[in-house]
Amino acid sequence: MRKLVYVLLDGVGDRPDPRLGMRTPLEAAATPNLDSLATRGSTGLVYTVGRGIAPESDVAVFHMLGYRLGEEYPGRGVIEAVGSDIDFRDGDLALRANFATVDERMRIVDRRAGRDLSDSEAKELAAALNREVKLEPPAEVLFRHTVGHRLVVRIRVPGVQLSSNITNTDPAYKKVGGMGVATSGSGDMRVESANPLDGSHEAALAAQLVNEVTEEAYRVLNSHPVNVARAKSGRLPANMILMRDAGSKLPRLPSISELHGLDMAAIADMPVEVGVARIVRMDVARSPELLNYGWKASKVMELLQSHDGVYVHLKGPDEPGHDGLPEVKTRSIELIDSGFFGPLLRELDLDGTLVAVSADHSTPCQLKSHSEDPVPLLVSGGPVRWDGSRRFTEPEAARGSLGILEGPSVLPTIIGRYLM
Ligand SMILES: O=C(O)[C@@H](CO)OP(=O)(O)O
Repeated sequence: MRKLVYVLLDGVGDRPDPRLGMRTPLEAAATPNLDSLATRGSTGLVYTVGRGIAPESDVAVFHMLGYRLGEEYPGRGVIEAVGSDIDFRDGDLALRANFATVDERMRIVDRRAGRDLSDSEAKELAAALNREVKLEPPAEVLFRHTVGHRLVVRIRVPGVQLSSNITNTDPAYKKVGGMGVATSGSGDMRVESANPLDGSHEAALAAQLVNEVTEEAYRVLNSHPVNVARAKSGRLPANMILMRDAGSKLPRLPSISELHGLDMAAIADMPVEVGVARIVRMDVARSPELLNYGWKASKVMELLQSHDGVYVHLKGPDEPGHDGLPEVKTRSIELIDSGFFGPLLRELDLDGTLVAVSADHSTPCQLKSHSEDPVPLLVSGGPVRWDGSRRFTEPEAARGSLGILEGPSVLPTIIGRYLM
């Protein structure tokens, strides 16, 4: 049977950008390897979670793996807890958090504290939080730093099943039917209070505890020597944590092989995609460093020896999208093309392997946040017939023979049409 390589480029979708001569970063990037796949492949567009929805990566990846998750969505906090090896059990509350910068009026200066926290700074701040933020026993809180400005917060009250039916303190994302979606995020952003979304005691308690953690965290962080030093050297203090996408139950989903009849492995950079892959029971290889594309390409070849397919999540383009840097995003796409697809295509037998490339969501540089724009899809190799596509770009995909798909139908379409 043919093998499958399924690559999701995080946030790669974009819009024509005046700083790129009204081209998207995909159009502006030199991508000879992706072009070589396009000129023997077919393209199309994908609404990963649904029209009008600007999804977060976690829910978008579940959908691109074929899962339709609605109201019962477990919450990104739980996914990141699973991806970060945190001891989590049903009834705990897990939230995704950011080290952020706020002013004395709780206005958010930067949701990522300048995106320049070193690992040692972040770990020192997390250690201080674990040492000094205490809730009224028996309630307890755990802070786990993951990557960059990112953390996971776990709140536990032994004997109480906390409810995740609460609002975020991070104004950049809101929970819609349990799923995290990006807000417009324009204008003055302030740290919000978490509020219960139903009348239960468990939701009221969960919201109260999240608000207590927020207040205590600010007290500890604002005066911490790491932040005093950062401010002294003209960098932004990481003096607040913003929390979002609470979850209180581990999801029980069919495995990827039960869903598609394929035994797939995963290569991922970030705890959230590691968490998704673990939950759908893929063997997961965590990249040693974000930009080590050569390692990722060889890992694909290794995992194809023992699996029917490999899902690869490449974080690169999303961050410059959030930072509004189209040239940097273009460069990050070029690095993926030369660093990952180049070595991979030199090794792969394309007649016996299907290569599908797409994204989890668009992160337009002009918006600096996720958008509801559809993302491009390219399928190449094996029996795929060329549909005249010349590149992996949004305009080409809009004309491609695959048409417009919903996220959960992508894998079934690929498998049914080209793999079986
Ligand atoms: O973690 C990240 O990279 C992004 C999006 O997934 O979140 P945030 O906007 O909070 O940085």
